[in-house]
Amino acid sequence: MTDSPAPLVAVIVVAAGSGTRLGHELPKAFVPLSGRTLLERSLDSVFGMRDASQVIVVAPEDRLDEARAIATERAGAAGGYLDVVPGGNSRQASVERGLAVLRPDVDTVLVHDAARALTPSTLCDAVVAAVRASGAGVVPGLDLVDSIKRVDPRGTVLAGVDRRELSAVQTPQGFPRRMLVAAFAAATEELTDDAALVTAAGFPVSIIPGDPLAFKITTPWDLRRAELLLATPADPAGSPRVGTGLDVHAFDDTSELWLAGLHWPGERGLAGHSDGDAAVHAICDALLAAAGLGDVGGVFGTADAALADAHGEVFLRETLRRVGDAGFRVGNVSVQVIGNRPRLAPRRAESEARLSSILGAPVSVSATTTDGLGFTGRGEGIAAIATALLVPAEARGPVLSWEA
Ligand SMILES: Nc1ccn([C@@H]2O[C@H](COP(=O)(O)OP(=O)(O)OP(=O)(O)O)[C@@H](O)[C@H]2O)c(=O)n1
Ligand SMILES: C[C@](O)(CO)[C@H](O)COP(=O)(O)O
Repeated sequence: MTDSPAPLVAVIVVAAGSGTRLGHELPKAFVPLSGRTLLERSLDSVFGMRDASQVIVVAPEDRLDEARAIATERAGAAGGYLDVVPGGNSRQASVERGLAVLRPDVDTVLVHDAARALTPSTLCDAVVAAVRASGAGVVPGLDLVDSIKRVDPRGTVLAGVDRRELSAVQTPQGFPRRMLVAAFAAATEELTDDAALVTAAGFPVSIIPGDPLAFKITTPWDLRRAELLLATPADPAGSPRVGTGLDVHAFDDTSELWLAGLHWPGERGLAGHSDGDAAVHAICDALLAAAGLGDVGGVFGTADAALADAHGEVFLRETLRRVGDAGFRVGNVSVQVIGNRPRLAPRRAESEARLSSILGAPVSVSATTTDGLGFTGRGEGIAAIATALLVPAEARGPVLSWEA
């Protein structure tokens, strides 16, 4: 008799809200935060978990393709199952849409707000562990630090509230599947979170320590706060940021060689969806890493028809734009090509001039062999490693108000 498969964890990421209180032209999950959308960042938290076997993204009906592209790219090499479904006209309705596609072998379900874009993966893992240990619902919560008053419709303060009996709850909220499904089936009203439905159905829910980084981005001030958490310190000098990048391409004798921004007639080409310029891709990875914007695969994908056979300049200019949008300019870049051929020395100055003119900053190009060792030494391909230094484009003054 074959062992039954281990029960799985599903995470429903609710991202179908309009973001009325944020007041942005885009639906909130698609609003950029330091160069990457809230949805991208919230999915990084989920795909960074130890045990998220099914991820269900609940997105606006008119942005399903965009949500699917983001989720697929953030999933990267992570295994598991990915579903993208249209949301409903309330958070609760959207969660219900997610519950409808749970896989049969899921026994633990987390529900997470895409709006809590900076949530650490460790908090998600802690919720899973606590649900599994307790067999009950689990919600991360923070102690209240302000005094809480009960007020009447005119704003008159009534009795105080003992804040020691309260918790500011966050997401992901985790539950045994049967409890959550039963609670939604028994729901008779719209409640603001999943724990409320589960307790209303008579099931136990406990609080575990939350994380201040798991705050919900609701208002423009919340978005500004998140930007500041991600940005370099707001002081006149600013803080430089360093990134590294590595890229490898196998030789492809059916194509021409483009490397370090130059065409190399008569040399063996490199395989790849683009022109395979490993040096330029390593530079882009280093720039994106320094700006905290992910990597070339995440930004450009590996199958975009618009980038078929695209040359390095296309990648460099888009990367430069994103780095600029994130508030940085390039300090300098260094890239080293590793391979038996071509010999870069005769054209080093040409390559450096070419790359520097595109990035508007000094680029140094060097090359080495591995003395016959490894795939490059066997003449199977070329590798490149790059380091990039970014500096804040301009110092940011202190935040004086929450207007965006
Ligand atoms: N119909 C809805 C409403 C909300 N959400 C999601 O539920 C989370 C928490 O909701 P909230 O922060 O209130 O988001 P919005 O409803 O978009 O914001 P607002 O209330 O300001 O319109 C968000 O990730 C949001 O995308 C959803 O999936 N479907
Ligand atoms: C689910 C939640 O994030 C827990 O604090 C919160 O209830 C969502 O409230 P919203 O008004 O839908 O943002």
